[in-house]
Amino acid sequence: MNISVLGTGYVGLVTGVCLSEIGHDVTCIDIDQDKINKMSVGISPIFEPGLNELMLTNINKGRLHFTADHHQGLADKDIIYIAVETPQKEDGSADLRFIVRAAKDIVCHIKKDVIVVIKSTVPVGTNKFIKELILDNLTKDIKVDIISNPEFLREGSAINDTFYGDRIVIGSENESAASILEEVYKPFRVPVFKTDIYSAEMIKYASNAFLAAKISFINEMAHICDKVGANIDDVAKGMGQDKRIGPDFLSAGIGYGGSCFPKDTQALVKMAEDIQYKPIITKAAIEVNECQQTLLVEKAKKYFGNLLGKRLALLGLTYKPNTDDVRGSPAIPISKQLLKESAEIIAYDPAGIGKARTILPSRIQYAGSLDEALLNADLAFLLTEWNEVTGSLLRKACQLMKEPIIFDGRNCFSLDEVRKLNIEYHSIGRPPVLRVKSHHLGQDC
Ligand SMILES: NC(=O)c1ccc[n+]([C@@H]2O[C@H](COP(=O)([O-])OP(=O)(O)OC[C@H]3O[C@@H](n4cnc5c(N)ncnc54)[C@H](O)[C@@H]3O)[C@@H](O)[C@H]2O)c1
Ligand SMILES: O=c1ccn([C@@H]2O[C@H](COP(=O)(O)OP(=O)(O)O[C@H]3O[C@H](CO)[C@@H](O)[C@H](O)[C@H]3O)[C@@H](O)[C@H]2O)c(=O)[nH]1
Repeated sequence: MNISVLGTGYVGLVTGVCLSEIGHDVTCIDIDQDKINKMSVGISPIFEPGLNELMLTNINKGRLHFTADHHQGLADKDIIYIAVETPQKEDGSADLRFIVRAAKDIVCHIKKDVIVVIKSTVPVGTNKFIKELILDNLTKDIKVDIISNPEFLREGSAINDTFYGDRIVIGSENESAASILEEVYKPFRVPVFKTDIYSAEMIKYASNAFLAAKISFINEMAHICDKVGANIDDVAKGMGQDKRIGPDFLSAGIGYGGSCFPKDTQALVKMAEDIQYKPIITKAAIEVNECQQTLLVEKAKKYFGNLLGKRLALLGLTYKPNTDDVRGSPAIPISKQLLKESAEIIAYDPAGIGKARTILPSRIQYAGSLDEALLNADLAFLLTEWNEVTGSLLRKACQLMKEPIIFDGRNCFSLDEVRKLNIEYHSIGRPPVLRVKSHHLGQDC
């Protein structure tokens, strides 16, 4: 198949690269000429394990191309994917400006019958609206089918999620177009679920809202564990063994972030309110998450009295490990609140510093290594569970900090492990491990 993909963010680029890997001829189009220049020579603009290698292989095989020229990219394609951004507007709804622009690009440049596949996350009704917009503006006699094909990949494991996903959702109003897309995906051997367009659009929001609610639920349980002296990790393990509950997405911590859960839950709330329905559970999930994000600061304030002038190592800026994406990261509200408390922040992240500099407050200092961040720090906040950080943090905290005092927002270490090293350790929904001062113990960590 001759395919093009509009938008080369996480979704567009991963989709384009993976479709070329299974043998399709794919042209990725972006309005950002810098990105196109990089990708054309095999450099991925995003940090995603395995993506760069796969990109290079398929460029070299001659079946993956990049262009900023919409005419060159769109004119003679069988299938055009739309994978542009749908950011959050001030009222919480999804901003469809980029999708509308992409639809207009399609109108201007297509020359033959085409299937338009919308991968971007869009409110129910958007696919039909886009189809009408294209048909109303077309001056040539061209048949256009539209398919809602929401994306479920996670950053950091995007390639694996594409090749071994749980399902591919195809929402269409036309069985023959749906069958063509099913055929495109056949080499992935991922189960296909076909439905109508509205339901496909809704599946995406319902899935993200459910996962966000699952995280907020376990975080609510963590609050209760904190107060009653139970251990949330054991509680989650015990719950997760029930097949009806399942073990995934039960990690308590500083809440969910990223470019999807926060905006998609807000968009779902707005969508529901627009039809005069109050989405109680989704709203509660959002509220719990907002409180969760600043919990570590509250804990540290309680411990120190205040954070004035404290040197704080902020470890992990991305919203999860194995990505350089800082969009919606808990590091944003946490660093703002720490600065309000007049703490001195020295931040480290293995991949996210470049993007963090453009999003986080300017008063943050950045360290070139974990050691530099920890050196003479009064306390450390662990926000992202990067292996590079968790692998050596406990040892290095003992060697480099004024005193090893860690506030762990991701429950990365077992309490026994920390106890052995005599580290002051506060985590989420688990009893604190208190440090025995060296003159009492006769030894130090
Ligand atoms: N990031 C994820 O992990 C993820 C996963 C599933 C679904 N989604 C959804 O997929 C969509 C895309 O998300 P993303 O994170 O990949 O976006 P992104 O912001 O990383 O990238 C979007 C890209 O589209 C380009 N673009 C915008 N308008 C264009 C046009 N008219 N022509 C060509 N290029 C254009 C932009 O320059 C940008 O490079 C969103 O709706 C998002 O909610 C994202
Ligand atoms: O038990 C858990 C699991 C995740 N998280 C946090 O939740 C956020 C999102 O994590 P994850 O879902 O792994 O990453 P995303 O890349 O944001 O992927 C989500 O959002 C994408 C965009 O819509 C969807 O495609 C994916 O299916 C959906 O998992 C991160 O901040 C995680 O730290 C927790 O706090 N506890």
